[in-house]
Amino acid sequence: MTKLIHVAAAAIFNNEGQLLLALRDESQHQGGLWEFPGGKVEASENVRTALARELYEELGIEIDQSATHPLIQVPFHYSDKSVLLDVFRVNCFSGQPYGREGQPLKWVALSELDQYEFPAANKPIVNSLQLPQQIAITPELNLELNPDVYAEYVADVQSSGAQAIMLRAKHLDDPEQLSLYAELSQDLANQGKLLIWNGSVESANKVNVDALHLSSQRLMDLANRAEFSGRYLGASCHNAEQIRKAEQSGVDYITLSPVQRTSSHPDAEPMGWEQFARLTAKCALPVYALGGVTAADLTTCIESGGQGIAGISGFANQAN
Ligand SMILES: Nc1nc2c([nH]c(=O)n2[C@@H]2O[C@H](COP(=O)(O)OP(=O)(O)OP(=O)(O)O)[C@@H](O)[C@H]2O)c(=O)[nH]1
Ligand SMILES: [Mg+2]
Repeated sequence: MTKLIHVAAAAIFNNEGQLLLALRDESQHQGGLWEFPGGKVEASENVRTALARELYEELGIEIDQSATHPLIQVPFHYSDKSVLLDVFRVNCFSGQPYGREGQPLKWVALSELDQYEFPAANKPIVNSLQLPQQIAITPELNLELNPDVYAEYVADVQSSGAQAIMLRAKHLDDPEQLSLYAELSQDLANQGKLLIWNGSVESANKVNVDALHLSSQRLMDLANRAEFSGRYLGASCHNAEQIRKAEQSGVDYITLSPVQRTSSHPDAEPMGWEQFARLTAKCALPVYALGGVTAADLTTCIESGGQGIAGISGFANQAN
């Protein structure tokens, strides 16, 4: 196995919620592309110490470690070297950043990130930054198609912290589910929230669904990411084999379950947070913890390397 070069990098936010990018010099590896500031972790150096040192050396800022949180770890193999990008979200720092090595800097809004060219390893980092931390999955709300019941649910779970809703309504047929999707998505998009449809690539592409979630079975049948034309493609995973398949086919995020025991799947043996952390550390994609988790588990999830939490009951309890 190729040895991974451990790199500490930072998504640094200012008070306006903008993010700091730096332009890599043409002479550097992946030169001419934008990066998240940071650099190599030295032998026997702790990753957070390395991050603080690199950000001081490159930008002249000192970071507040208590406002610095793990974002994502991305192992990536370039043709000439392999890196493990260990990325942190830095919400507080002192000093005014400037390019101490002459590199141009730029503060950008999260929604503008797609306009910048990054090294290939950075794709999951951009996804992680743009994806929300909490996804509420709809329970089977009623047996008949009734958009008002769903609209009410959507309003309720948003007030309980969900920044994205996954429409999962297996009791309805695809045309019914997609008419619900069309009804709810515009409203949510206007509020800057995401609606994800849990369904098939084939049906989603017909009506230009923007965010699609695949069951683990559908993931295993997927040839590659390009089959889906929308912005986000996610998938349910329960083990290392499915995670590998998700990475190989290039999906944008996964859910990993069950983390804890859950009433919707009472017989499924939960993996617990330690196993969640072990599997997530090996995964180059944003990973949502699913199964018996609630907003109270968000910090544990983030510290375990997760993107955030997804669930039915964790949000529905408060919505009822
Ligand atoms: N800092 C940083 N490095 C990245 C990013 N994406 C990415 O693939 N890398 C790769 O990670 C590796 C290490 O980064 P670096 O060149 O900043 O290391 P460094 O600051 O210690 O630089 P030096 O070796 O010139 O002293 C490089 O091969 C670089 O191409 C990113 O967003 N930020
Ligand atoms: Mg650097």
